[in-house]
Amino acid sequence: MASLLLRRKASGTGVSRFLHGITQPVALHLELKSGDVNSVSNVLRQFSSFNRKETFEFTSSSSSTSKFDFMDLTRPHTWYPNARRKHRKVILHMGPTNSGKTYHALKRLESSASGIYCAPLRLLAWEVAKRLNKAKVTCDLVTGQEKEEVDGAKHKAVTVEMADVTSDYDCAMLGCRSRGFSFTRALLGISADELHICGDAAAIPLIQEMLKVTGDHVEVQHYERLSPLVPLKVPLGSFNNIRTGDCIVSFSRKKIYQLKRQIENERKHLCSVVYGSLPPETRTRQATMFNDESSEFDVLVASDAVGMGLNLNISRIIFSTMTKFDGIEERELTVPEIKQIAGRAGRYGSKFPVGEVTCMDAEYLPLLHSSLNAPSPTLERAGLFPNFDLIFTYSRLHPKRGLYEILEHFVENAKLSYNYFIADCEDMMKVAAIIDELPLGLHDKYLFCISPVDVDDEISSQGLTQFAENYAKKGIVRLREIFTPGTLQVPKSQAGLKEIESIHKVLDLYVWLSYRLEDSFPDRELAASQKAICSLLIEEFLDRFGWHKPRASLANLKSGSTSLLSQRIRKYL
Ligand SMILES: Nc1ncnc2c1ncn2[C@@H]1O[C@H](COP(=O)(O)OP(=O)(O)OP(=O)(O)O)[C@@H](O)[C@H]1O
Ligand SMILES: [Mg+2]
Repeated sequence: MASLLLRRKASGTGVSRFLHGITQPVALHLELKSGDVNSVSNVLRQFSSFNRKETFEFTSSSSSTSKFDFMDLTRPHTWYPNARRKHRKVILHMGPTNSGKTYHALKRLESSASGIYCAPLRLLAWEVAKRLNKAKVTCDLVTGQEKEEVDGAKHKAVTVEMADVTSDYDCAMLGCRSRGFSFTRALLGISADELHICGDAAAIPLIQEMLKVTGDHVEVQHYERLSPLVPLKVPLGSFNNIRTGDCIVSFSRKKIYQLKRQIENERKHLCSVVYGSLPPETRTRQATMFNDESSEFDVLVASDAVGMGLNLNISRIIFSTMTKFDGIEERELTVPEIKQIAGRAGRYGSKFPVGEVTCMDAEYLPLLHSSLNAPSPTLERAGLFPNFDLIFTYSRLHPKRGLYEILEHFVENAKLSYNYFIADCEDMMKVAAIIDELPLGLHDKYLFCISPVDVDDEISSQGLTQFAENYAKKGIVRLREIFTPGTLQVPKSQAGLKEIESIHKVLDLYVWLSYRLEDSFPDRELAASQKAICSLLIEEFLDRFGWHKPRASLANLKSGSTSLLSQRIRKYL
């Protein structure tokens, strides 16, 4: 490997220009004054990405190393020199749900020469990619688990954690429903002439504050709800009062299926279901069936996954409860959560232009009414987390520390400015505790930690452990070692359904890893086809075990749908 020495007692910008000119792997030696270490390290972080695998380290002839404070995360805007070279025009589209924020921002994205849409959810990235391509604006789709490239595309629809902070765009769009570290990275780091952010007015002061230091020009466009949302004075009472277009909201998977059964027992309606752990493809198809007037599924039973920007033809939202288990305790829903979910009723331009909202039981009505009238509390802080390069550099100085210990050190000691909090990395730390036992490099360990494993799901966690162990042992992980294709079946019970949802998660994880460790996870296609089969089997379960309207006899439906199912499955074999 060539070795280059840069004697540059200068700023990060100079170093950045110099690095752009290097096309081959080099061992780069920079001589710096200790005072420049901070700004130059920010530039180096930018250059060191997963794909390029460059890394950097700090050594020092004097005491300058100790002057670089790894725990100082108070200037995250300086981590993104590309974005900082631009003076971006940032437009905040702020208003309640169903007020046309996304519509207007998307129009702008569509008409720009190049653009990137960053979605909080895969479903929304799919929706926008589909919409732009349909409008003849060629658009790539990039999520952790998909890469669909379209010839000549100058637009991309991505999930927010995949937001590209190294390319330049004319226009970028970002939703601010979550304020995790991926949101912060995209907000500070996307290099676009125009950046459109959609969200609730409660986020305005925080975003303005975060962008005070970037030199960007920020303007706010306020929106009003396009169609009325009427809070009802009476609760639903009985399932007999359910009507076409209703959406009943519940927060536990078990309760969702119980409600579906209770409603279908009235023999008047069929229910689609939407909840977080359903495969996204299944969620989309369930939502499509509900939206489709010619389908028999005219009622929706959903978790808060329904609140995430999907355009559904909902006439009335009915809260079955106003409390939710948040992983630690059963708590009351917050004002923004209530507004977000209630706001799904009566989408502008849909079959039900006037939305209604109520609860199953009268006891919850006062909370519903007061929350809909209350302003959302102003957001004060956004999430931040050290990126891999900072963690790596720190680990070089503390080689005995495992990833768990390093993460813990950052969580406990990071210095942040007042408008940031250190993002919750409890799940990452759970994985780190397992992975630290394996003979893997830090980059690999980090990758497993940020993978989309569901640590609360036993099968999903076991899948991750097995993938990591096999990878550490043999360097290659064949899907067949942990999974035998051809064994998947239509679940026969709720427990079977849950299991197949978990298997889907493991396969999804394999696909995710295959995009990052391509040579070591070579069975992406097999995993993707098995994933598709899982979602078909789940849908078959939902279809077979629900109530069927009399005109299609159960026997017909069963045999008809089975042959249809085998045809659909054959497509993937
Ligand atoms: N000017 C318009 N002309 C036609 N349709 C519109 C217009 N503005 C909004 N819509 C439609 O109204 C519906 C709601 O708009 P949109 O999705 O932009 O709302 P939003 O404010 O982003 O809501 P949320 O906060 O729930 O995501 C969409 O179906 C959208 O296509
Ligand atoms: Mg929207």
